[in-house]
Amino acid sequence: MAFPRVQTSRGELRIHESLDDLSTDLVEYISELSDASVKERGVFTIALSGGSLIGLLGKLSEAPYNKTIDWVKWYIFWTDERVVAKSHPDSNYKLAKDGLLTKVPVIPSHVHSINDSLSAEDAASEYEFGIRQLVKTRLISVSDINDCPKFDLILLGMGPDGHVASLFPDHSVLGVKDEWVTFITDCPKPPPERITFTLPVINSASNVAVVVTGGQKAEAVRQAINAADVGPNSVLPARMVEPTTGKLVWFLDQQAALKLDGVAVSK
Ligand SMILES: O=C(O)[C@H](O)[C@@H](O)[C@H](O)[C@H](O)COP(=O)(O)O
Repeated sequence: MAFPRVQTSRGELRIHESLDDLSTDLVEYISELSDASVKERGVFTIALSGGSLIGLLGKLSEAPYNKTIDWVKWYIFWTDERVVAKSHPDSNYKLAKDGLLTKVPVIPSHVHSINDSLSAEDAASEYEFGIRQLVKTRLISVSDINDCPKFDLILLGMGPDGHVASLFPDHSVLGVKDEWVTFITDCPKPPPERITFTLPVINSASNVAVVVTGGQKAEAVRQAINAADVGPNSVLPARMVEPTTGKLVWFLDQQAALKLDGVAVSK
């Protein structure tokens, strides 16, 4: 089934009538990127986020994808992680493990989660060090215009305040340019301690998909996507997601898209 796509200056919009349609389109998109990347580079490097996104990936563990995706070529990372034990209900790793990773034949050593025995600061620097080793061997590609890793796909959710990963509005973390992975200890959304990819890493990816559902996020979606009345100095984190050479796609449901100007919501 082909779903409608709208090209805008802020990337491609895919607006869906139901969560089921959104999830069907999202997993097909991921499967196509995985195929293309495995064909071109022999691997697929994907960074996950937490939140409702993971539930929308559930169809990846069902037919046909459980059998058609080349799971052993997947290398899995997190755009952000809560600094809690991996068995803690707040852990983004646990969420993905329970919701997807234990249901598909990924190779455990390809799953790059944080070291949960460290402080936020040390976990961030160790996570960055691990990524640097994989960039050195080119398992993770490198950006053509800076030294940043170029993940094949970064998946982001967005909060009603416009945060993505653990990049929150008005937080100094938005200005971090010289690190790939950084940490915060005062996250406005609990738990307070997080590690997160920085904006330069997100914006160096080959593909970035932002998945947003629900009417309580409609205003942030409007500010993140509609240019006219927001202005260039907006610091809404989701608006700062602007892949330099990569492709940006927004997966929205109708409620989240409700305040977008000039975009017909397909019925
Ligand atoms: O660790 C986190 O808190 C998440 O990575 C976060 O960035 C999430 O993606 C958004 O808060 C959206 O979450 P929902 O989709 O559940 O609203």
